[in-house]
This record gives sequence, structure tokens and C-alpha cells, in this order.
Amino acid sequence: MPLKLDDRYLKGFISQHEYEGIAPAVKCAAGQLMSQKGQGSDFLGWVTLPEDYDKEEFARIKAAAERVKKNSQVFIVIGIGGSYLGARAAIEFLKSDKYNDLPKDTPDIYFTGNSISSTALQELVTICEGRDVSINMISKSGTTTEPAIAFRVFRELLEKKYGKEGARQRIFCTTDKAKGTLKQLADKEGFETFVVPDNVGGRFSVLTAVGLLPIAVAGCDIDALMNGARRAMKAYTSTELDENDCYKYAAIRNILYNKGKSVEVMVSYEPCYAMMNEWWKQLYGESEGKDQKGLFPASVVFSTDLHSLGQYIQDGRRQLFETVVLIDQPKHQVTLGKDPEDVDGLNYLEGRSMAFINEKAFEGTALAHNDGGVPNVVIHASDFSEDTLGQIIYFFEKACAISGYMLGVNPFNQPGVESYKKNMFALLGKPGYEDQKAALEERIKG
Ligand SMILES: O=P(O)(O)OC[C@H]1O[C@](O)(CO)[C@@H](O)[C@@H]1O
Repeated sequence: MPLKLDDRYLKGFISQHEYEGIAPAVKCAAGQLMSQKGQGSDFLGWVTLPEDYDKEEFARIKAAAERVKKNSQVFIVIGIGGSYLGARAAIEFLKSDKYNDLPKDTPDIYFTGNSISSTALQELVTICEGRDVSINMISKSGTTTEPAIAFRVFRELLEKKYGKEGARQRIFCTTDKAKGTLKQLADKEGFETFVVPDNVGGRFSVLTAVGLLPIAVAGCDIDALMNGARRAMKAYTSTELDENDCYKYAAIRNILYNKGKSVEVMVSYEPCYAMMNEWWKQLYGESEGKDQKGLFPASVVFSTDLHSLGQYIQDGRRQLFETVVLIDQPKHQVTLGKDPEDVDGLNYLEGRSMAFINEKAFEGTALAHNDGGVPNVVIHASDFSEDTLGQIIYFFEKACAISGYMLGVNPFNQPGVESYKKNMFALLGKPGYEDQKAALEERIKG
């Protein structure tokens, strides 16, 4: 079943003539994207990736995943941003946010190199003690500090445990096909490598080896994932808004942004979607937040966060709209039984499934938030299958590109992230940053 955008909770916030008003801008953005004439057009490899991905490498990914499944109890995935969020989000969506704790015949999977916390790193080293471990080091640039630090620690751990040759069989590197420190290191040490294509940016890379190897190690069907993405690629081509929910979502975001909404809150009613929210936040935040423009992407999981951020969304500053992703078919059903004494007063729900209760929670919340002045865009997906996930990924990637072009930014660069890196390198005394060091230290002294 294809994704379905439901606009009933936008009534009173967007009128038909506003869709008509923005339609030419959507067409223009789609033209820029599909003719490859817009800004950042060197990074459009993801557009046709579901069809023209490297089939030989895809087979190698599956073979590597089978080897890891057989010889490892723990699989450590090292990467940050687009080099980790998509894989983790997919595994939690398809399997569970409690994947490591549930019974399974695949390795535990841990993600590291996504912070500089020695506490987090050391805890993971402890978890690996006495267990068979393989590593996937992922960095498109091959130079990012956070994963490089973690890789140094885990490479040493594996070499101590298995010897150089043994470790070599257990280390997989996903990086640029030719350049970067990681590629050089992998070639020198003889680690198996997988490629992040030049024309696919980090946040658009989940359907390359970046996401596919960890997802396959978790026992997910990566063929079905690519099939779903391919179906979305074929489905979202019309430039008519009422025929293309992907472009309609991009249009709605821009209509609401233009009338003063500055924060988009991604809402899910499933805890296993929380990391998909994180993946989406990087996708939209890095793509649109530039030139002093862009919606701020935030996220919540309901009903959990209705008991924390719910107050603000209902009643705080009115700069928000919500995008709700609803998964129609839960992975597991739970139905409420009867308590003869009804001490908890829940007998009125006897025989009701939790999915039904969750649905009523959503409907009640959407209406309440509408009453509080918060528009809701709703996107229905049918289930937690690989096929559906492939569609969701492609839907948000393509909508992001269209939306970014409508906003007038280059959706495919991220110049802003360099600022913290430069300062950190200078403060750490990295060669080449000597001039900035003294000035920064002076500012810190105050
Ligand atoms: O894969 P890399 O090159 O290590 O980059 C990781 C992440 O860092 C960023 O470049 C930001 O610094 C993201 O765009 C990217 O997803």
C-alpha cells in the first residue's frame, strides 16, 4: 500500500487557493531537481539509487552480513550523522527499539563514534568483553573526528583479541571510493570496503552500503527495502499536487513556513519510530537550515511526550505545526481483558486493542492541537515492513529536495557544520589551526 497524506487536520489553516498559489513553485522546484539544474546537482545520486544501485556491491553486502551473522555476537557500527542515523532508524523501525534485548539469531548491534563521550565508549568496550565482535566503520569523508576516535579504540581492541589477520576479517569500512584517510587506511590494512557514492550526501545515504550493511546484519530484507524505495521513486513524479503526496507535503511545509510557522514537529505514536524522527531531523535540518532560513525540525513520540511537551504544543508559543506519521498495522496486537472488580475503571475498554486506543489518542490529540492553533499534516503508512520503510525514506528524501529548492536554498550542502569543527580543532592544537587557537582561548577566558 502506498503512503497516504491526509489533510483533514489542516482545515482552517490552509485553503484550496493557497495550494493553487504555491503549485507553480512546486513545479519549478521539481524542474530544478529532475533536470539536475538546481544548486547542489552533483549530489543527486539518491534520486535514481533505488533502481541503479551497484548490484555487485549489493551482493557483497549480503555476503558480508552473512559472515558477520555467523561469526559475531556483537556488531559495532561506527559513524555519525548520516553515517549512522539511517541504519539505526531502520533497524529500530523494522525490528525494534529493543532489538538487542529481544530473542534473535542475529548479533547485537551497537552504534558508537556518534559523540565524544568517553563514558559511552568505555561502556561499549565493557559490553564487548568475552564476546565475538565485528566492526563497520562508516565515514563518507573518511576524516570525521568522532568516528575516527572510536575506530582507533575498537581497531586496537580487535587486533589485541584476534591478531592483525583475524581482525582484518572482522573490520568493514564504508567510505569514499578513492579519497580520505579511511580509504587509505583500509587499503593499507586490507579491510573490506564498501562505497558511499560521490553523488550521494551523507544524510541521503541510508540506501547505500552506509545503511544496508548494518540493516542486513540485523536480519532485515534489503531487497524488499530497495523495492519499496523503487516503488516510491516511480510513484512521486507527477507535478500535480493532488496526484503527488510527496510534493504536496513539501508544498504544505512551505505554505505554513511562509505564514509564520517556524518549527515542524515530527510526531509518531510508536517508540520504535523515535530514531526515524532523528534521521528526519538531520535530513531536513542540514538541508534547509541555512542562509538564516528554514523550519526548525523537532520531534516527539506520543503519547509519551503528551505528558511532557504536550502542554507546550497545546498552549505555548504558536509557531508550530505537526507532521504525524501513522503506521496503520502494529507489529504486535495486545487486547485488554476484563477485571471482574474493575478497580482500575478500565472495563469500558474490555476487548479493545491497544491499536484502537492509540488511534483514538491520535484523533483526540489532533483535534485538541487544531483547537490550540496547531495544524497537523498526517501521513499514513501501512505497516512496519521493509517495503513500507523504503517508501517512507524515499518520500522524505524527495520532499526534502523539493522543499529546499522552494525555500531557495541549496538542499545538498552543509557549510554551517564546519564552524564548530574549526574551533574544536584550533582548541585541540591540530596542526594548521595555530592562528585561531590564541584568539579563541582569549574569548573563553573572558
Ligand atoms: O560520513 P562522514 O563524512 O563522517 O560525515 C558524517 C556527518 O557529518 C556531516 O558531514 C556534518 O559534519 C554530515 O553531513 C554527515 O552525515
